[in-house]
Amino acid sequence: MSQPWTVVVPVKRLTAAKTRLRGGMPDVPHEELALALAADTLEAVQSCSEVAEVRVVTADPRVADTARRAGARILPEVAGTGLNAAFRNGAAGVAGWVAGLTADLPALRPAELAAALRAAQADPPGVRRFVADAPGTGTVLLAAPPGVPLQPRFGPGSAAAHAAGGAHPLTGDWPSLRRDVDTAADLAAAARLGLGPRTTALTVGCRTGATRRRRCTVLGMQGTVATFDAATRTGLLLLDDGTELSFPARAFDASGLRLLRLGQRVRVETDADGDVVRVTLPTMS
Ligand SMILES: Nc1nc2c(ncn2[C@@H]2O[C@H](COP(=O)(O)OP(=O)(O)OP(=O)(O)O)[C@@H](O)[C@H]2O)c(=O)[nH]1
Ligand SMILES: C=C(OP(=O)(O)O)C(=O)O
Repeated sequence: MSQPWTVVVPVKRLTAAKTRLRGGMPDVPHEELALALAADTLEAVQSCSEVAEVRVVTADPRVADTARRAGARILPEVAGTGLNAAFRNGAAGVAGWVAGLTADLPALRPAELAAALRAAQADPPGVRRFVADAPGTGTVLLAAPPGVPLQPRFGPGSAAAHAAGGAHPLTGDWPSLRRDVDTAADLAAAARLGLGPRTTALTVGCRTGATRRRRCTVLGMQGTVATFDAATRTGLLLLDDGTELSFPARAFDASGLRLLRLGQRVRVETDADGDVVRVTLPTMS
């Protein structure tokens, strides 16, 4: 371990959390999903070699219970003060290196977090650093050296706000750290990286036998047809988030369509592993 970190993770009340994701997984109760995202994030942080203390700021008793079991220290939230106040209160009194991390990183790998935290301790000294999310507009991690206030400006456009406030962006290749989950398409992207155990258990769901498992549909993901081979009934989709996704013949067969045109707009249904199970037209139910 280089110099140890305290990581502050605010988690919103489950009843109010992840509103953009609501309805994205119709088979899964929303609050359970929001809790699983936070639980997997916290487990990864707790397993990170660079982290000495995890502080969770929350007003939610279930989140607090889960976080406590994961080994975190719980700090109560001052009602109605919001996300940046939660970060500030969580970081208060930390004498050493402190980082604020969002709690919606269910694919987070401890080694990627460790690499980012080590990078944040590089020269020049005294500088705050941040890691932008995958789209580049938001922030997943904000880090401050000893004696420097965190000065969080999380919220829409926070990457630019943190840069404007003097923090330096970290440019490492940490896909699981940058993959925050706000929408169903984000969850599908996180599933392609590999979800943590709580989110996997929820989204893979009840096994009904040794080999069968419930198919979980991630709704809302759309893209266009990049290639389609009518002979094999397979092809490649370009999703709206910029990623490419190939689909097998069975996903085309499940659509009931006879043909797909290049550039055609489609809706994509994946299972919890991120495999395409159905390609349909956006207008089809
Ligand atoms: N303690 C606390 N955490 C918050 C608050 N607002 C957001 N968070 C957490 O901050 C992280 C990033 O916030 P968002 O991505 O906007 O999450 P969200 O507010 O649950 O989602 P939306 O309702 O879709 O905006 C998430 O892990 C939230 O749990 C807040 O008021 N208090
Ligand atoms: C709060 C933030 O998250 P999001 O943009 O994912 O809502 C942020 O990026 O600062």
